[in-house]
Amino acid sequence: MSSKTSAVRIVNFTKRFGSFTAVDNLNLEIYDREIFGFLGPNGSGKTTTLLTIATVYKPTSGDIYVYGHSVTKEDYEVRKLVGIAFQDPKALWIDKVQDLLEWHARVVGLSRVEAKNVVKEVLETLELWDHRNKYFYQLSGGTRKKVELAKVLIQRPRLAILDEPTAQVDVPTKHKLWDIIKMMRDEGSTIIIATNDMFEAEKVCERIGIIYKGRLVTVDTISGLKDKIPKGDVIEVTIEGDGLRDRLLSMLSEIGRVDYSGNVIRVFVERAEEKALFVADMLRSAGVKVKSLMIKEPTLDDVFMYFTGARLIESSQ
Ligand SMILES: Nc1ncnc2c1ncn2[C@@H]1O[C@H](COP(=O)(O)OP(=O)(O)OP(=O)(O)O)[C@@H](O)[C@H]1O
Repeated sequence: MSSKTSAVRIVNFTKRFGSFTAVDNLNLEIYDREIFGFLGPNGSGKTTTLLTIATVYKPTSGDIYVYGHSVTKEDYEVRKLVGIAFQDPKALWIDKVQDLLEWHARVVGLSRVEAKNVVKEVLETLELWDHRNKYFYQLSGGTRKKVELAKVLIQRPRLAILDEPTAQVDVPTKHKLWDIIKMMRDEGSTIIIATNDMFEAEKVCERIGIIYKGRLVTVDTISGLKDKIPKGDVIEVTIEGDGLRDRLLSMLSEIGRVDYSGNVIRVFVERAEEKALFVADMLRSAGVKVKSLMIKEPTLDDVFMYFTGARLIESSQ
């Protein structure tokens, strides 16, 4: 039995829209003060699950318990515990950033003075200070996402739900936001993130549930997921040119599963250190010039491929 405290317990959760099943019999436990990620391509059911945890949708069947409170029977109690940053931030066209956030701070219970102070602090933390007097409609997509995250940062909910929190945000800012998300957890929040970005999942999440076509395919820590792939080491070879494709594919597939893209060949094996030289020799004897050869861990995309037969990157486009 686990000694970890449960933050969210999802039991036989199914959500249908008409005859379409968006989430199919999901069972999952998310622990107090962990950063949990739902990783899956567009349309896999992540947002539907998050919105149901946040009591925006009702389950078609099954139930979800947030710190013991049922989303179907105690939605008012659940709402007191949850803060959500939506996938598509929306605001009235008249809203200026600072006014919008101060209003939000008042709604989540801060006094007028507290609201002013906290909003100022959060605007500075998220480097939004220069945008404070802009109207929401004037902001770029990435800045809107930051304003959406600011709401949760102001609220500091027991359970923070972040739907693709860094989509449309530039890479240096992504890193800053990931640090802020970790800080929120360190300061007491449980975090659930939905993402189709495997780098984001790897950078911030402690455990990941891979979700595909409405089904939870597997759940584990990042290293646990990678260990689930048999023959999970990767020999990655960059060659000159991309000729001899068929010949190389058939030669190397005797050693392990082969991915061949552009001039990069990836061979999945067990004990890569022992096989790397063998692969190099094989290529050389076939007259192929090897530019580099590296032994790598599988990526989360490899894990996704192993469990679903599809590429996360391609499925998300
Ligand atoms: N309100 C709705 N009515 C009908 N179908 C819906 C509704 N909301 C979601 N769906 C469908 O349910 C499926 C899952 O959608 P969902 O938004 O949960 O996926 P997602 O994994 O969050 O993907 P994305 O990253 O694109 O938001 C999709 O096929 C979507 O079209």
